[in-house]
Amino acid sequence: MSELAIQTVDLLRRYGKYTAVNKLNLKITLGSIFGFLGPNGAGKTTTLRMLAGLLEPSSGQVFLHGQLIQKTSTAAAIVGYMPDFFGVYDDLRVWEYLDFYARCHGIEPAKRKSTVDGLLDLVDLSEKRNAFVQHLSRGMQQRLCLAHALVHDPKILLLDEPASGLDPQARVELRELLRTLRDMGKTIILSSHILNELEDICTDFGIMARGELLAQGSLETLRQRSRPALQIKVLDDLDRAMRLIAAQSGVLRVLEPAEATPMLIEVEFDGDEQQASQLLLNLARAELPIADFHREDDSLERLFLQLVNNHGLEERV
Ligand SMILES: Nc1ncnc2c1ncn2[C@@H]1O[C@H](COP(=O)(O)OP(=O)(O)OP(=O)(O)O)[C@@H](O)[C@H]1O
Repeated sequence: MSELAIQTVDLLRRYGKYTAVNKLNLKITLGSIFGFLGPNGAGKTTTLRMLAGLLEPSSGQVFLHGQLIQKTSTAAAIVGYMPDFFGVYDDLRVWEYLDFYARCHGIEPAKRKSTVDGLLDLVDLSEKRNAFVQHLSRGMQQRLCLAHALVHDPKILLLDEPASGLDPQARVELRELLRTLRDMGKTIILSSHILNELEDICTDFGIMARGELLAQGSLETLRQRSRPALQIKVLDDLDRAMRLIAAQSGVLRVLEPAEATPMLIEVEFDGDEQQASQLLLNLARAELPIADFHREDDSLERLFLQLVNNHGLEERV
C-alpha cells in the first residue's frame, strides 16, 4: 500500500436512495498524473470530494499515502483540491487572496510572503500580484486557484475539470504547469471530459460511468481491454454488406450502424492485415459500393467510448 498515493476500498456514496459512487477500488501510484474520465454524472466530483475529505463516504475507506483517513483534517493536510466551479472574492488583490489562504492554513507571518511569492512565480502570475482577482482572465483565475490548492504544499493534488473553459494556449500552459508539479514529486489527479487533452499528459487513467469504475491503468493496459475495430462505409445494400462481413475470417462482431451514421458499419476485428485486405477484396468482388474502409486508431477517446458503451455488457473491474 506504501507505493500508492491513493487507495480506496469499496468506496460508496449515496444521495438519498441514489448511489452516485458504487464500491470504487481506485489505486493511484505515487508520482502519477491520473486522468479521471467519465461522462456527465459519472460520479467523478463526488469521488474527488470524498478523497479531499470534503464529503463523508456512505461506506468504504480512503487511504492517502498508506494512511487510513478518518478525519477531514488529515485529508486536508495531504491533499490540495481545486473544485470545478470556483468562486473568487471580489475586491481582493491577487497576493491578498493567496495570503488569506496562507493564513487559513496557519502559515506563520514570517513565511507567508515567501510562500505567496513562490506560488505566484510557479503559476506565472507575479506580474499580476496587485491586480484585482475579478479582473484576471479565466485562465489566470484557474492558475490562481491552482496556487490556492498548493498553499500548504500538499503531496496530492485533486483537480476537478481544470481545463474546462480554457482556450488552447491556456491549456498548453496548464499542461506545462502540471508537468512541473509532477517533477516536484506531487501526485496529480485530474478529471476531464476533454479526452484528447489528457492522452499525452497522464501516465494513468481511470474510466468511470454511472458510479462505477470500468477500468484503470496505463493507456497500454486499457488498450489491451479494447477490441480493435474496422470502420466500413457502404453507399447502398447495407444488409448484404453486413452479412458478407460477418462471414469473413478475423471478424468478431458486426455492429448495427448508429442512427446518425446509417451506412457506417463498425466491425470488431482481430484479424491481421492480410485478412483485412481479403475482406476488402471480397466486398469489392461482391460489387458492394464501399466508400470508406479503415482501421480505427487506438485513441483514448475510442477506448473510452467502447468501455462506456459496453458498460453492463462486460465484466467490471
Ligand atoms: N448533493 C447531491 N445531491 C443529490 N444528488 C447528487 C448530489 N451531488 C451529485 N449528485 C448526483 O450524483 C451523480 C454523480 O454526480 P457527480 O457530480 O459526482 O458526477 P460527475 O462525474 O462529476 O459529473 P460532471 O462531469 O457532470 O461534473 C449525479 O447523478 C448527480 O446528479
